[in-house]
Amino acid sequence: MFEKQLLTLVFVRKQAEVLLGLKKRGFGKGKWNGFGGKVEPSETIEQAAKRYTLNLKMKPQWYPITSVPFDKMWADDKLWFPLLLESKKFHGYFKFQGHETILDYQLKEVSSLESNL
Ligand SMILES: COc1nc(N)nc2c1ncn2[C@H]1C[C@H](O)[C@@H](COP(=O)(O)OP(=O)(O)OP(=O)(O)O)O1
Repeated sequence: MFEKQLLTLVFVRKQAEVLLGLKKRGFGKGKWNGFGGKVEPSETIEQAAKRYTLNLKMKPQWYPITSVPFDKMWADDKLWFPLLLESKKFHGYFKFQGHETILDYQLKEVSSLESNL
């Protein structure tokens, strides 16, 4: 029913600020997010992450980490963002109804990104 996709999502942090981008098209249009997108078959995850982050197609803006606009971001972000800010590794599963409502989720801090949720 659903096809798995490999996507990147990069958050650039400068001391107490984080750089977000306003998605102007496609999936998540109108939401603030990190920078990323689909990993092409010909590239590594790192290459895709750099490509999207350096390209800045999205409108970029720095936000203080104490004023991240969660009400204008994906609903899952506020759940895992604190872990990200603490440089923790985590696995997450979020089941959405439409683009705004989380029906079910699992979020687990892990010691290695190789382990399973
Ligand atoms: C639903 O949960 C999500 N939360 C957050 N914060 N970010 C998400 C979520 N689901 C997907 N994303 C991210 C992952 C990617 O960075 C983008 C989606 O990228 P997209 O599918 O638009 O990739 P592109 O290659 O840019 O696609 P097109 O070129 O075809 O527009 O969202």
